[in-house]
Amino acid sequence: MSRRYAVLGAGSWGTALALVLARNGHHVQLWGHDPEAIRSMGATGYNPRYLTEIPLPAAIQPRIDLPSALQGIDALLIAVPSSAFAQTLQKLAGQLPAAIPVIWATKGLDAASGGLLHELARQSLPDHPLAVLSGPTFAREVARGLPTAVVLASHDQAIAQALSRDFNDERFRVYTSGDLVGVELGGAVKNILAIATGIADGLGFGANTRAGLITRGLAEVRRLGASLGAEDRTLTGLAGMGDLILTCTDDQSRNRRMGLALGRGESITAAAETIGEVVEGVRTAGEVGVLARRLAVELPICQAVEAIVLGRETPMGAAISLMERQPGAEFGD
Ligand SMILES: NC(=O)C1=CN([C@@H]2O[C@H](COP(=O)(O)OP(=O)(O)OC[C@H]3O[C@@H](n4cnc5c(N)ncnc54)[C@H](OP(=O)(O)O)[C@@H]3O)[C@@H](O)[C@H]2O)C=CC1
Ligand SMILES: O=C(CO)COP(=O)(O)O
Repeated sequence: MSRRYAVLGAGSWGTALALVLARNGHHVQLWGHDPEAIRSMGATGYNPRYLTEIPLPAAIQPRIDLPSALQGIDALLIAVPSSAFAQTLQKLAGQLPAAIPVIWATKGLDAASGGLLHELARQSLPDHPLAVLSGPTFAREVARGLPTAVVLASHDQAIAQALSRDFNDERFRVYTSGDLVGVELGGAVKNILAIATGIADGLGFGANTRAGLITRGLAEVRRLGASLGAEDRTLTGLAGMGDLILTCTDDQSRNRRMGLALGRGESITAAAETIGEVVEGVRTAGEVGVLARRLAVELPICQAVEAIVLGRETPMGAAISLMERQPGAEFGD
């Protein structure tokens, strides 16, 4: 059944997911906050800044003003950076048709509270079914229709199944879950660990270091997940280990590229400018550091990245400190 979606956020990920929906026969009203970019999209049929080589089908209608993007919709997808998530929810207040399901594909924590995004969404949109979509998904590969698997989590399994059908096709495989905490946590923390492995590679360390960081990084995600009530198996699934492997090992990852630049001695500002797209892990590192101290959970790799991005430690100094820690039982935590 063809449905009408609004997609908020016309960057790489909003554009790629709009393409998936359009490919599946749905209508998409794609809203972005930059009127010039949206006008250009309407005039040329291409996104002028992101995935610029991918043609947009007629089923994707660019929208400059939010009320017209929300007109007549059956469901809403938010794909803005986490820094803009709270602000986007505020903009929706009083504008959303009743009971419209809201999905987000943002990876990160709330900029103001450091909390998980579903907590914020639940407060802002108490009367709407909520769901999060996450997993190992580079936008360009999704836009090109390369085989991809994701997870869509909602507390309401009927909603998760109905929404998963809108996105699922033979090139985009959507599994469902009821574990929002685990799915959101996996997607947020892997960005910090992608920076960590990028730093190690930028310093010239080898494959052993990378594999060690990924594995011990997963141990950190699971430890934090346990203290926040995530299901452990979620963190070994697509939104946890799957996304961790993807972003720690492939240079399409902007977080990994940030780490590579830091390891080579570049500044965050210079690297961010070169990358030119959102690098969520830089801010998430600080937020997860605060969370770890509050919950008294030991996250040495995440906290090493936090120290580096805050300028308190050099990449090499952090690497030496990590290697000098007293090792214990592998599963002693
Ligand atoms: N790209 C990917 O492969 C994937 C990304 N994600 C997640 O999706 C989220 C979005 O990332 P992505 O699309 O890649 O980022 P991009 O950097 O590609 O695009 C970000 C988009 O958000 C827009 N934006 C910035 N601030 C606001 C705001 N206040 N209100 C509305 N729009 C805003 C930007 O506009 P402008 O151009 O004007 O700055 C731009 O269009 C992130 O949390 C990311 O982790 C998840 C899975 C895959
Ligand atoms: O979340 C992503 C892939 O799943 C995209 O990763 P980056 O933001 O590091 O590019």
